[in-house]
Amino acid sequence: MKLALIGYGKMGKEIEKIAVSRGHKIELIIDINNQNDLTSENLKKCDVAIEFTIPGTAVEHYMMCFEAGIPVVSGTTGWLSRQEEVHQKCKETNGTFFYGSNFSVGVNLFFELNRKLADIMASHPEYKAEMTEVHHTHKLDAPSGTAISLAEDLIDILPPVTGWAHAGEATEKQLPIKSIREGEVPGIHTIKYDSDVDYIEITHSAKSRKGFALGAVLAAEYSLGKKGILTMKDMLKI
Ligand SMILES: NC(=O)C1=CN([C@@H]2O[C@H](COP(=O)(O)OP(=O)(O)OC[C@H]3O[C@@H](n4cnc5c(N)ncnc54)[C@H](OP(=O)(O)O)[C@@H]3O)[C@@H](O)[C@H]2O)C=CC1
Ligand SMILES: O=C(O)C1=N[C@H](C(=O)O)C[C@H](O)C1
Repeated sequence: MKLALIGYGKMGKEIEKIAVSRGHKIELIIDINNQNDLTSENLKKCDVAIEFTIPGTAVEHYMMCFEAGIPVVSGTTGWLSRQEEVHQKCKETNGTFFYGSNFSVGVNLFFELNRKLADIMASHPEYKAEMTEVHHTHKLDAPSGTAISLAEDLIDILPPVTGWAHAGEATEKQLPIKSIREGEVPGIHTIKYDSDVDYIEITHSAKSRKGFALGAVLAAEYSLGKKGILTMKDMLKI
């Protein structure tokens, strides 16, 4: 498969290694220094685009891929306020859009575990839920995209929780999310249920970016020949 890599930072470089090891060709690499090469003509030479850039620029890249008629797989976080617009454009252009707040298989199993534990805790309101996410100091967005995905499931399942907020700003009904930025941490997410007498917590810790990168390449392989909005849940059949 011929891939376009839009964004050639920490993730773009990790994805390149995995994609090449799986027999794919990197046809186009776009970074901040050669943005003028991101044209419909160049995108049309590729089978799928993988986009890992920054929140402020990701949506523009999705739109270009839809116009060029190639599937786009994106892991960029922090752009979800424009989700409706992106889905609408994908529909209008009969495009293919695969977004994952976290492409690691382990985190997607953890999403399942989070839902299952929440199902149990829903009938025990004496346990109050809270979340902590820890990432490297270069991260631009907080809370992380993964934390928001975990929080959305808790809001759906836990009766007393109606929304989320940054820790310290949360009301009684909001899930507090604490974001810690330190060193080069690839990503740690913890959900804790605290009561007066004890607590229960679950944690996912990424050891490196390899799991995210492999998931993104698997998502690109899955997207080829498909149309519409695709998710990790569809791909992993969980
Ligand atoms: N879904 C998932 O599984 C994962 C998601 N992420 C998310 O992916 C995104 C990228 O992460 P990461 O690779 O670590 O970040 P990096 O900062 O290492 O990489 C981002 C790259 O995008 C480049 N860039 C910025 N603006 C543009 C533009 N307009 N056109 C092309 N390239 C541009 C940057 O260039 P320059 O540095 O020169 O400015 C940089 O090389 C983040 O939103 C992060 O949260 C990260 C890991 C896993
Ligand atoms: O910026 C990162 O590094 C990561 N971002 C994603 C997120 O915001 O959840 C996924 C992963 O945690 C690493």
